[in-house]
Amino acid sequence: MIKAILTDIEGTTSSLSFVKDVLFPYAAEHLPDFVRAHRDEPQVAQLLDDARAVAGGSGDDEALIAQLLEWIATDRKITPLKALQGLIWEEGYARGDFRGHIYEDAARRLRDWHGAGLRLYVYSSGSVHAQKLLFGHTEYGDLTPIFSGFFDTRIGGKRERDAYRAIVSEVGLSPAEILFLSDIREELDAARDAGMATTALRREGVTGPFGEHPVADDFDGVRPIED
Ligand SMILES: CSCCC(=O)C(=O)COP(=O)(O)O
Ligand SMILES: [Mg+2]
Repeated sequence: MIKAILTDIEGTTSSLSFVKDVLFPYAAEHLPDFVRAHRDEPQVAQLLDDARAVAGGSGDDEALIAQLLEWIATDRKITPLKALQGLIWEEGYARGDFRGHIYEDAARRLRDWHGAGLRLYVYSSGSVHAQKLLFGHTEYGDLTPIFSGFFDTRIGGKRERDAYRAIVSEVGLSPAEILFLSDIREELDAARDAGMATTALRREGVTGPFGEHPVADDFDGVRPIED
């Protein structure tokens, strides 16, 4: 019996185009000025050091900015980059430059499942801060209170079985009691290998193939509760 839902964001609760055409371009546009304005603040300085370590370089901040922009352009899921993006998007949400996109069916069903007693968790390559901003600024209001927890790549990569095992441990249920939702076959495979139930989301722009995973076109097609 499913007791918790663990959901991906991009391509699952939210559209690919919101991330690729709104969030990433916004981060790219504002990252240079953000780094120059905030690089002496401890949190940002640490993230820049972490990013520099991943890049394997000792270059100056302008070289690092160029590297970060290349990572954004190539959609690299690098933890300090994702944390920096979250800080930049915070300014965008605060200014009302955009709202967090969530499909109507996802907002409605997540609320239904929460009301029915299922625990809800997010696992995204976007930082936990970015996740909370997105779900906190949707056209359906602030959805963050319905979630019991948020996980990002600090717990491990989304295509790694051990990341899902670590999430199982944090959630405190057996893996078979957790249903993972994603649009990416490799993520679903890793969750299944950790013992979780899975359902693939086939949103617009997502074609699969999804192997043996059950497939739903939207959250109305996801069945965590027996009818
Ligand atoms: C938290 S919203 C931004 C999403 C993001 O940065 C990203 O890389 C999407 O990754 P996901 O794991 O949600 O597909
Ligand atoms: Mg996704």
